[in-house]
Amino acid sequence: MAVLSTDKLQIDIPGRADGSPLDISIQPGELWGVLGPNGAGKTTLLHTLAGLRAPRHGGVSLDGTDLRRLNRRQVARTLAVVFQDHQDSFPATVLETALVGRHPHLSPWDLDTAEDMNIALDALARLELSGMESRVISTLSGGERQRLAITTALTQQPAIWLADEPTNHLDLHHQVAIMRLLRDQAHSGQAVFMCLHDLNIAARWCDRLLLLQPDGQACWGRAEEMLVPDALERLYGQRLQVGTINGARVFVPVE
Ligand SMILES: Nc1ncnc2c1ncn2[C@@H]1O[C@H](COP(=O)(O)OP(=O)(O)OP(=O)(O)O)[C@@H](O)[C@H]1O
Repeated sequence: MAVLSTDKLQIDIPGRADGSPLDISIQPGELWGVLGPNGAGKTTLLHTLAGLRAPRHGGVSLDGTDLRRLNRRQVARTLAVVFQDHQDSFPATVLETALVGRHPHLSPWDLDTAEDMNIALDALARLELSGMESRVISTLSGGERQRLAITTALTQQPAIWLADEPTNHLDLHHQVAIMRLLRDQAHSGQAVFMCLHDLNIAARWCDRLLLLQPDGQACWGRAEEMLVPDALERLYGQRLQVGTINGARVFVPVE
């Protein structure tokens, strides 16, 4: 278990004024969502939390240690990132790509063990990719490639997940499967922080939400307190109709 926290963090978007300083603490067991329109800075925030981008001000710490004082291997043993896009430079197979998740746990010249292989095969099964182990990743569909990215993160066995639109490219069945997987991770003590565009996924699955405006202003809190229709309409510049199905709020954009 691990805690990722920010101290007066301001993300660095060139040409943009400083936004709200973020003081958040992503705790074991929590499922966070970040909502905001295109270009608001969700991906920039996620990359800053991962230590892949320098903050403009403030800092990010992992279990109380500033990320800048940890090397990437130390960070990767605890924290997995699921990126929005997958740039595949090498013609790797599905199994090789899943096994990349074990690299932070191996010494530089160690080979994967039988246990690493079992972890990867279990993760592939969980993501319904069994039987595709020897396929070259360039032959996968968009949804299969997305599920493989999540498989690699699962193989990494992180305490903290940072996922950029984890339901990207997925059909409805797989959207639900991925959200259940992430919720199960949270229930077993991991922390999950993800960028989202779907208000209904946010309402159904997230405990905590951060709303990010294009001018950098932000607010955050318990999901039910953040899902205020007026505030969401202002955030997106879009009128919404709000209903309730089985106790869960449902948001439908209207013309
Ligand atoms: N290196 C850069 N130089 C200039 N502007 C940048 C740079 N990187 C990102 N930006 C800008 O920063 C803003 C935030 O981008 P970011 O990808 O974080 O937004 P987002 O909220 O994730 O958007 P989306 O919902 O479209 O994925 C955008 O306006 C983007 O064009």
